Amino acid sequence: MLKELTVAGFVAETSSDSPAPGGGSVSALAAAQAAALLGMVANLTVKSKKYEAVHEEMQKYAEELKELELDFVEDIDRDSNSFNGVMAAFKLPKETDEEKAIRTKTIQEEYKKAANVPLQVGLKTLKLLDYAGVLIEKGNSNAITDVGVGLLNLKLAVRGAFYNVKINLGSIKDEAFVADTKKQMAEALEKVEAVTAPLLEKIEAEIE
Ligand SMILES: Nc1nc(=O)c2c([nH]1)NC[C@@H]1CN(c3ccc(C(=O)N[C@@H](CCC(=O)O)C(=O)O)cc3)C=[N+]21
Repeated sequence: MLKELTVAGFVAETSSDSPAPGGGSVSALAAAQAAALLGMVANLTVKSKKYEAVHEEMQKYAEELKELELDFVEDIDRDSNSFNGVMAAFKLPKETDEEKAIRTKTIQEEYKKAANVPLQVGLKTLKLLDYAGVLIEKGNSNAITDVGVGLLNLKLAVRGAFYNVKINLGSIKDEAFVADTKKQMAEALEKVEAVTAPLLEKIEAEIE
């Protein structure tokens, strides 16, 4: 499992000529890193006496963010497994008409799965947006840049996951599925931009 690798091992596995992990898993890793950095800031706020007034609130955020972090770590493998499913489907036999029909149907099903996994990663990543805003307002101000790096990872996670959705949509013949998926992505991307831009501006102004 990719999630069990060391950091060096994961990076080396990425650069190797093996098909996975690719951009989809790396986007899921970015989502996990975003959740982890936001969780870290919540934990640093809990630890500091200066922020005693928000300890309870921050403890709750830390726990919720930990759940999201662990789920995104699972998505690293879910994504690679889903794209491996597409590649396995292409290798199915195609001698007889029956084999051809099964292969075509399986390829379509596997492409839908390989589109759905990064679609869900991108959509789930939006759950992190509210935490980032609150952490900038009320969190440990020593760690403001950690919220910033979290936000950059968040943006990468959504856009990168959606790149993978989009390239897979190009092979999917179910037009209703394609249209519905594109609509969900467009709405999500708009929200991410609208929320992250002012937050990053604020952080960048603080450290100027
Ligand atoms: N959910 C999702 N996650 C992805 O990571 C993802 C994706 N969807 N959709 C498409 C892109 C592209 N990508 C490739 C990975 C390996 C080869 C690869 O190994 N290709 C070999 C063939 C390998 C074989 O046939 O066994 C070749 O081109 O020679 C190609 C492309 C992953 N992506």
